[in-house]
Amino acid sequence: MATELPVIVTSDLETATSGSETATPRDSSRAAIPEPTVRVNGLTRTFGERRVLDGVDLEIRRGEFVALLGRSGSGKSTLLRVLAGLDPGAKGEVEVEGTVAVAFQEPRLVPWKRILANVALGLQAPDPRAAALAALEEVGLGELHGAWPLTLSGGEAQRASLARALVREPDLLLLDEPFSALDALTRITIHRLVLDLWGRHGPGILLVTHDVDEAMLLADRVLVLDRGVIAHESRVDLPRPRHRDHRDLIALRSTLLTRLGVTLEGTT
Ligand SMILES: Nc1ncnc2c1ncn2[C@@H]1O[C@H](COP(=O)(O)OP(=O)(O)OP(=O)(O)O)[C@@H](O)[C@H]1O
Repeated sequence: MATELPVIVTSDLETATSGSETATPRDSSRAAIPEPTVRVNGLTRTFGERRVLDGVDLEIRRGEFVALLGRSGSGKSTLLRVLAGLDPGAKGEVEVEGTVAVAFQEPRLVPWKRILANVALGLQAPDPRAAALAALEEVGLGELHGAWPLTLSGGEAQRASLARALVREPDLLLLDEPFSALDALTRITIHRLVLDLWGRHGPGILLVTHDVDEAMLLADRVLVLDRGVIAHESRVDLPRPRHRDHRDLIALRSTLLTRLGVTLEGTT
């Protein structure tokens, strides 16, 4: 009889030799493990006296969806900026293979260009406008291609931002809290859209978020950045779409909140 393997594997990486509950992912029969798109070793970043990143080691495999949690000011955006090639002041080994695209918390659309022109901006493609239109249709904004950015709702602007990132067919998509300003219903819709786009385009994704549920519902692995290092990792091997009330996710939520320093006593 086959032994059931755990669907969630949790490791405190500061005590990696003893902290790992198990090291066997459920789908251990998975064929070849894809090569890393991101390989980071001993990454440090200091601002003045403050060492924000203090020897970060990180790998993201091709097509893997990774979420990064951490307290405010723990250095999540700093790490993402390094991976995006936007921070020349960092030290350590950083290898990122292929094309990188970033979507930020605020959609950063150019206000004096229409949506189609925003998505096509700087695009190296035989027909940038046709590619941009196809990307807008993919995120459900085809009809709004002629609109001005300031006339879009928050959710629509965020979809446009995703279209602009994905039209570049990135190997690595960096998402810096792109859903945090959206209302709860729009956020659920965009989560589905992101999973759908991820399934179709297959980039590696690093999602920086404050939202533990968002991380658990979307990612293959959830990391916690603490005191300048990746201090915790949980591998979530549950099929999607996931339900937040799943027994294993309830346990994981509690583990992650504790790891983030949130006290659960007195909460319901
Ligand atoms: N260019 C900079 N100059 C000086 N300090 C900086 C700079 N960029 C970031 N920092 C500092 O580094 C620390 C980490 O910032 P970062 O934005 O990476 O944190 P974060 O985890 O993304 O926070 P939050 O969740 O609040 O967005 C903060 O204390 C911030 O003030």
